[in-house]
Amino acid sequence: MLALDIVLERGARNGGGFRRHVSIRDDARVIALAGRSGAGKTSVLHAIAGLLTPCEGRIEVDGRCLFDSVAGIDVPVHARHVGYMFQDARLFPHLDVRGNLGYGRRGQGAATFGFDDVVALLGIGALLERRTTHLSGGEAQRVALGRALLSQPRILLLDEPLTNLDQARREELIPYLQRVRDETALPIVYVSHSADEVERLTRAVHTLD
Ligand SMILES: Nc1ncnc2c1ncn2[C@@H]1O[C@H](COP(=O)(O)OP(=O)(O)OP(=O)(O)O)[C@@H](O)[C@H]1O
Repeated sequence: MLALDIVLERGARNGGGFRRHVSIRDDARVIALAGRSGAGKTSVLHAIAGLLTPCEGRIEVDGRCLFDSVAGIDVPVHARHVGYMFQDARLFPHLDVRGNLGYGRRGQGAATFGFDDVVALLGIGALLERRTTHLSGGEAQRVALGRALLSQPRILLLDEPLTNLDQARREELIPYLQRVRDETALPIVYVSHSADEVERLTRAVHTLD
């Protein structure tokens, strides 16, 4: 599903900046990236999303080339159709849950992910009229995941979505992540520090050092 061979650079090189060669080739539909803090996990997600341009290399998702420095390919962010979920839900506080979900909606025609299906999948029907400030951390993350799905992504990038939750909220959210894994055909790249968390979602784990 993911074939990536890139050189990433952040910060000034002569100022001791970050430079790393990352190579991952895996046919699994759900791939986890593990590794110590600062290893470059988020940078890899940013490169897939088009938010960080590699110095050189190639990125292919599901047979679709997103970046190739030799061929001069650099698909713009909006055309990559990436659904991104962060550590914090980053919901809009001035909108209720329905408004936040609506914000992610894309396209008028036949959508892969319909509003009612996504609401049912994530169990957020009872929350639709709630203000986002009145949600628990786990509920907010489910809404954020719903918003990402309603943007009709072709890949989901999940950057430590459980990190800011306490253990009970993590246990609540994991089954929903498993449902998204099992009930959508989406490729998923999942970043996490926690081996236990990762094992519950995939066996395809790549550790960046
Ligand atoms: N905007 C930036 N400018 C300069 N350097 C950066 C920037 N963002 C990240 N870095 C550096 O790039 C390196 C990789 O960071 P990255 O966030 O990808 O690591 P990570 O493995 O995701 O870390 P964590 O687990 O702590 O989130 C780090 O050394 C970091 O300090």
